[in-house]
Amino acid sequence: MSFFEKLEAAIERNNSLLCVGLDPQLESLKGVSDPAEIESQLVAWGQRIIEQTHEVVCCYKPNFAFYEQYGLAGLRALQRTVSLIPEGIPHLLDAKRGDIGSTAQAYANAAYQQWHADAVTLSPYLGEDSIKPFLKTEGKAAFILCHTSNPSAAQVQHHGQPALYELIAETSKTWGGADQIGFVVGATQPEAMAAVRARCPEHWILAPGVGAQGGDLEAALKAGLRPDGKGLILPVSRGVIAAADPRQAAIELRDQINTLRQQAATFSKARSYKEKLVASLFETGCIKFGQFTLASGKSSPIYIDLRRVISFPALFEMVVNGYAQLARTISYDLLAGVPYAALPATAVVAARLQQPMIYPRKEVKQYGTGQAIEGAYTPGQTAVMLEDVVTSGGSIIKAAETLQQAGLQVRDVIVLVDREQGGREELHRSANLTLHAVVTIREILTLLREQNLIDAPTYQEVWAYLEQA
Ligand SMILES: O=P(O)(O)OC[C@H]1O[C@H](OP(=O)(O)OP(=O)(O)O)[C@H](O)[C@@H]1O
Ligand SMILES: O=C(O)c1cc(=O)[nH]c(=O)[nH]1
Repeated sequence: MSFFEKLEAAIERNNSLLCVGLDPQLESLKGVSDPAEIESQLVAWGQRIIEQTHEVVCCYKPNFAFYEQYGLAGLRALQRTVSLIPEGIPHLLDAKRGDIGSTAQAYANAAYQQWHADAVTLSPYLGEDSIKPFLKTEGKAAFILCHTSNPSAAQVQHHGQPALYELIAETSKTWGGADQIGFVVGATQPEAMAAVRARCPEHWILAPGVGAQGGDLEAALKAGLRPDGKGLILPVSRGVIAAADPRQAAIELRDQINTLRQQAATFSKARSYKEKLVASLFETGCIKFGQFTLASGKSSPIYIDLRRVISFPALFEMVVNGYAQLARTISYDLLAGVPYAALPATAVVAARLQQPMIYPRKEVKQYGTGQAIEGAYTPGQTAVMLEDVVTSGGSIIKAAETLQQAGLQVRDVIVLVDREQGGREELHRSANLTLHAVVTIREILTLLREQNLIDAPTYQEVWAYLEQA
């Protein structure tokens, strides 16, 4: 069984993303020099932790240094301890190795043949050839240090543009499949976690830093969990091994993780939808950067042109789904599209939800029926408006007036993009309308940046414009 197969099976069996770090630092060994005594105490310690927690964890992560510090006795104890890990639980050796090819091969031999690891943590500093030897053995996995949880991590890992840790994620994911490569991203850095997750939606992330290092578990889960509720391994060492009752401590941590996991998976599903939506809007030219004049007369360095969406069926489908999902949360009699940009999507949403549609015209024709509103309706009915973008809110307010003059009630508006430039407040203030947005402009900017689709100066320029607009 490969590392990831074992891991998935253990996650299912024990309903747990908790990984216990085996980091022995034994008070009782202070001043002890007899190797036999050291070895026997270390093994007894590991055995106790494993016996107490093996039904609660998805993985064990012995840290090589904590055993190595006890010399040969420590290394013998490590070998005996890992043999006590039950067959169905993977063993991820935290060794943070990294060296030139032939030496890396020797390290890989040690990790797999001496320490019987299923996976190992590695430093990417020496590049691909320092990692490859660890991937040659079938079923083994390498966790690449990407953004670590220590206080000085940013000194090096935030260097450059994109930041070094982003470059590492982007580059090292090409060194093997998602069934071979994972990443180490500290739970203390939710922004870095989100950036790595955006670049590597499938990969497993080992997220140290929960517990003694003060990582925010909820933020880490929200940023790093995949929509399927997996994709994160949460190693905790001191929080379990230093507890008076390690089993109880592990159960409490596992349950705490699982409570937050449910919410985080829902959040992650929404984020993954937004990531795909935003990437597709950008790639199809529906999000543009430059100098634009808006309907309100304002100028803007960003323009969302949703009139193009109809030419890209997969994107059109995503847009329709976004509107439909919000429409399902509102009660109404009619869907009213605001002309013109929102009309095609409104028509498809209406057909999808099997709801009647109308639309107020921008200008009344001097021929034909001369209607201000097209479609069938009865005064007194409630219409929910669908619009593409809101900036000042002027277009929506005008359309709402036309509907209201015909005796319709309007309380809610759904937009694909809220540009967060006062429209929401204006709609509420002057027309008592509640705005529901599929995505906001700041979310768009953040997701574009996280996915490396725009550079930092563009992101900063547009963000600054929004702050003063
Ligand atoms: O909140 P506001 O400040 O009113 O700005 C947003 C409106 O501006 C655009 O409409 P535009 O007048 O370009 O019309 P179109 O949909 O007919 O293309 C956009 O489609 C919104 O309707
Ligand atoms: O305010 C506008 O006119 C406007 C902004 C935007 O981003 N996209 C659009 O179609 N209109």
